[in-house]
Amino acid sequence: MTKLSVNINKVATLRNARGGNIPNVIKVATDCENFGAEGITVHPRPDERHIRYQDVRDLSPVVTTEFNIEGYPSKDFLELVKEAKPAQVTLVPDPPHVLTSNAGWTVKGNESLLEEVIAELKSINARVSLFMDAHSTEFEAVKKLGADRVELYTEEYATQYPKDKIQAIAPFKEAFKRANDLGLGVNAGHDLSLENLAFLHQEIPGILEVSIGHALIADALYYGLENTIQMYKRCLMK
Ligand SMILES: CC(=O)[C@@H](O)[C@H](O)COP(=O)(O)O
Ligand SMILES: NCC(=O)COP(=O)(O)O
Repeated sequence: MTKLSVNINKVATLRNARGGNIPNVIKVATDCENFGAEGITVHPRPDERHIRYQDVRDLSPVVTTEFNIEGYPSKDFLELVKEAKPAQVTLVPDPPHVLTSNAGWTVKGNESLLEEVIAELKSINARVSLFMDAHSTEFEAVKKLGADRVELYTEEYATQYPKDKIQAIAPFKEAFKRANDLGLGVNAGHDLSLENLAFLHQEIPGILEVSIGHALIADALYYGLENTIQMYKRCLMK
């Protein structure tokens, strides 16, 4: 069964816009879980443009499903994660000022960093996932580093989907098989939406978790948060 982890970065974007605490990020996370989310994902960036480090500390004791913290393994990020002790950490190679995540890891040249960080995260019993491009030829290296999962970076799928969904899904089906054959679990995320999620699930039902934020929160403006979460979950039931 593919789990839905709701990324609440954009709830924090709205909250920060006015400097107060509306919407309350902690309450939204709890409500998302009550509405059916099977995980909460956050991506605290160095500039704290949306999720703040304090949000992560405040969320840690209240998230009752799976808490997934994404980010680049800087010293500050690792200290925060060791405080929060989430179920899963998704390592993303984002430079500090990137607009949004826009690439998967290149393991070559990052082996010692990743090996050290993965060992450190395993020591706090976190499941470790690496954000990877579907075309990556480094899944075996990811496995050797001790990671548990890869998260397939699905922007390319979302962009291609409206043009040719069969062509869009092909590299992701192939990547799923390569990763799965190595014993790596497979997550997926970035730009997934009500438009493209059902086909992704239909074609790759073995994906363990999708983390979805931007489109889901935008959809909630029209359909309401509870209804939207249920709409996304129905895409994962067929
Ligand atoms: C890693 C990834 O693709 C997303 O989870 C990322 O967290 C999106 O970040 P923004 O919400 O800052 O665009
Ligand atoms: N890992 C993907 C994620 O958490 C959310 O990405 P997006 O849906 O905001 O593009």
